[in-house]
Amino acid sequence: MRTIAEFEAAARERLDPAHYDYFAGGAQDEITLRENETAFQKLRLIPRVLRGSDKRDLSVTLLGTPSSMPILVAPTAFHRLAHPDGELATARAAARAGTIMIVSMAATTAIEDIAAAAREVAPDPGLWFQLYLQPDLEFTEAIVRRAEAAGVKAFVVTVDSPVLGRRERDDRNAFHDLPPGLFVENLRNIGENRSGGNTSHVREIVMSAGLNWDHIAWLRSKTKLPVLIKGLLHAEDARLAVHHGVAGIVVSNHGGRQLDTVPATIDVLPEIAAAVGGALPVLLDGGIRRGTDVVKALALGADAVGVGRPVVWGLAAGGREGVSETLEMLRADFDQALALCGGRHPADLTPDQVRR
Ligand SMILES: Cc1cc2nc3c(=O)[nH]c(=O)nc-3n(C[C@H](O)[C@H](O)[C@H](O)COP(=O)(O)O)c2cc1C
Ligand SMILES: CCCCC(=O)C(=O)O
Repeated sequence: MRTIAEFEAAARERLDPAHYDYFAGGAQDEITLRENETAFQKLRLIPRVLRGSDKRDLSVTLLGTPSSMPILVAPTAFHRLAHPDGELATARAAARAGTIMIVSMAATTAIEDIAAAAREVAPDPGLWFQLYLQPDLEFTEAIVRRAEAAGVKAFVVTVDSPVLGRRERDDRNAFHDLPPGLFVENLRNIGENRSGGNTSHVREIVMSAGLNWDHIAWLRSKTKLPVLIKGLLHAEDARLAVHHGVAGIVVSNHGGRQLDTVPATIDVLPEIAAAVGGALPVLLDGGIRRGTDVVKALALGADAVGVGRPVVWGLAAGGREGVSETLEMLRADFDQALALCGGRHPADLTPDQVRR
């Protein structure tokens, strides 16, 4: 396999069409879904010359978690829909690659098992945990305690989903439940399960339109781990994130799956990076398919990027080996693009190297 697009084609051949549509699709007319990729394609790079190095160092440290490259595994739900080994395969591949995996709260494997699989491969794997804060805060706190006990190093609160986006492919396919035997495992076995034990419903996780900054303060009071927020697009929200003491932000439109017609993440990154002014790490996801996309995001102010669908395609196409190949392909592609831009380290990339 040579490109993410080839992995996607291989995944599509193997997947149930309704499951492929769930992974691939976006909200409504999928305008944002497409724009996440085309916005990168419209940007032009201006390389610097005569200042590179035979040896590049791609490593970064994000909120105390080292990563061998500034390319992380974004949280995506339901990996066992993509491959029987599910999140175990993804976690082993991410640990092998030495990169951070942000485990979805909607994983089809329990966080304890994911952490154990990662530890088989690396003694101290970089696992972060994504949270949808549930209106029942006691229930939410139980999930937080469980993830902490499993050894995660940060929490990533997704804030772009006050309600779930309308994915018309899922409506068309009537995809609303996981197949028999698959469950949202991180919501199971938490005391008496308040959701009534049926965690196989795709919409089982409660989206809370009533969340506000007080809930973020609440979470910060409940954990010593860094708390990031994921899914902001407005510079004023980035300023508020700094004001409210969050540890980091992820500029994200949820891969075009929430509010359709929001801009591509790369197009709002410069204003958000300016608003944050280096006060905290800025991550970005959405549409990263090539090393040049990574270079553009870092040059415009991101400290690292996340990849969602590319990991799912690798997983569906080849399980753990497929995810490893995907991550190594992205690493090599980024390394080459960095070299061609005259950089030795991710931090060498600067905004003047990107032109609209
Ligand atoms: C199939 C799928 C499931 C996702 N599940 C979650 C999730 O459970 N939690 C979350 O915060 N984001 C979720 N996302 C959003 C991703 O974290 C990320 O923002 C997005 O996939 C990035 O875009 P990309 O797929 O173009 O790389 C999901 C995305 C996809 C495609
Ligand atoms: C209720 C699970 C939501 C998973 C998700 O975030 C997505 O499909 O984008």
